[in-house]
Parts: sequence; structure tokens; C-alpha cells
Amino acid sequence: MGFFISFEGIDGAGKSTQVQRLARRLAALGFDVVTVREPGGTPLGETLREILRNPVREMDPRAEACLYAAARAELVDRVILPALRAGKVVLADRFTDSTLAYQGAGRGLSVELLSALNAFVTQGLSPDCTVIIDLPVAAALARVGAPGERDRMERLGPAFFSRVREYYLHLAGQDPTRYLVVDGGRAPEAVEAEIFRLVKEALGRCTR
Ligand SMILES: Nc1ncnc2c1ncn2[C@@H]1O[C@H](COP(=O)(O)OP(=O)(O)O)[C@@H](O)[C@H]1O
Ligand SMILES: Cc1cn([C@H]2C[C@H](O)[C@@H](COP(=O)(O)OP(=O)(O)O)O2)c(=O)[nH]c1=O
Repeated sequence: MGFFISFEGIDGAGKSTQVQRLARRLAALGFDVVTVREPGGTPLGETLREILRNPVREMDPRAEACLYAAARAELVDRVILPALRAGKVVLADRFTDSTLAYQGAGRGLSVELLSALNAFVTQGLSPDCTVIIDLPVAAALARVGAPGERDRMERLGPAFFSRVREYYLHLAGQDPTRYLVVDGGRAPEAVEAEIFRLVKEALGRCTR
């Protein structure tokens, strides 16, 4: 099996930027790297991404959770597991913790039920390590643009994103070996260097 790293954090924290930068760094070391983003990465997943970004009307939170989960089921089965079986390093821009943080802490659904849903759609796969890019809500929302330019989730407001951020930090506290928390408030180069250092350590600890 290869090595599976997920990236988490509130919208605008810098995940997409850092996934690309880490992919380049690991490829330069000779790793075969695959990057994916959620929701998306498969034909069904990309269709669900469009629905989730711009639904015809506001949806029930349970329906929302199931759509993210459906996209994840496809991505795991069609892309992530085959890549890991081929010995690749997979970098995922969001994974199961996004559901716990956004639909659980953010929307108020049961984290226990969402964990069971996650286990079902991932076939039990969980990341070898998870990079949490942490940033105060105001700074992150300033990066995603003016209110008029934001998508459905980005419009949810500071109180929602504070709950999401706190939940990520709570998860990190529960399992400091798996979760690598990085201060996303610095220049992209500084964030990149720290993530690269921490991931190299995590790869070194991996015995597979
Ligand atoms: N460390 C950083 N400092 C300042 N701006 C950043 C930083 N990292 C990313 N950005 C910018 O902030 C915006 C959101 O970054 P992005 O990587 O798309 O975040 P996310 O994927 O977490 O939503 C982009 O315009 C990006 O260029
Ligand atoms: C994967 C996932 C994403 N989301 C949300 C978080 C984001 O607002 C949105 C994904 O859009 P995206 O543009 O990828 O996020 P970002 O702005 O962080 O790059 O979907 C959930 O609510 N639950 C989930 O399980």
C-alpha cells in the first residue's frame, strides 16, 4: 500500500495551494503522487460538486451529508484505493473530517452517525496523516473574496466557520500523531516548508 494524506481546514485556509506545492516536492523526491479533491475527482463526483455548490434551492442537511458521502464513495473506490494499491502517495484536498466538521459541528448533525457513514463509504480507509491548515475565520473568509463572490458554503458566515475550525482543532488534540496542525497565516512558502518537513517525518514513521 502507498501513503494517504488528507488536507483539512476551513474554506480559504490554503489547502488547494499547499496540496499542489507538496505534490511537486514529493514528486521531486521520486514519489509517484496522485492528487484528488472532494467533492469531485470522478464523473459522478464532479456532477455532485456542481449540485452542492449551486443547488436549485437550499437542501436538507442530511441530504447534503449524503451527497458528499456519495462523491466520497466513488472517489475512494475508483481512484484512491487503486492508487494506494499501486504504491502511490495520494494527497486529498478534503476527506472524511470535512463531513465531521461541516455537517457535524457546523450543521449540528450527529458526529456518531456521520462517522458511521464515513466508514461505510470509505470501506474503512482512513488517512495515514492529515494536515490541518489552521487560520482565523476572518482571515480565511477575506481570502475567499467579497460576500457576493462566495459559493453556497462560503456564505455561511463566521459563527458556522468558527465551529468548523474548533472541531478540526479538537480532532487534532485527540490524535496528535495523525494530525499535523500548521499555521496557515504565514507566507505560502513558509507553510509549504513546514508541511514538507512534517510529512517527511510522517513518511519516515511509516513501516508499510
Ligand atoms: N499562505 C497564504 N497567504 C496568503 N494567501 C494565500 C495563502 N495560501 C493561499 N492563499 C490564497 O488564498 C486563496 C485561497 O487559497 P486556497 O489554496 O484555494 O484555499 P482553500 O483550498 O483552503 O480554500 C487563494 O486566492 C490563494 O491564492
Ligand atoms: C468534502 C466536504 C466538503 N464540504 C464543503 C466545504 C467547502 O465549503 C465545500 C468544498 O468546496 P471547495 O471549493 O473544494 O472548498 P475550499 O473553498 O475549501 O477549497 O464543501 C462539506 O461541507 N462537507 C464535506 O464532506
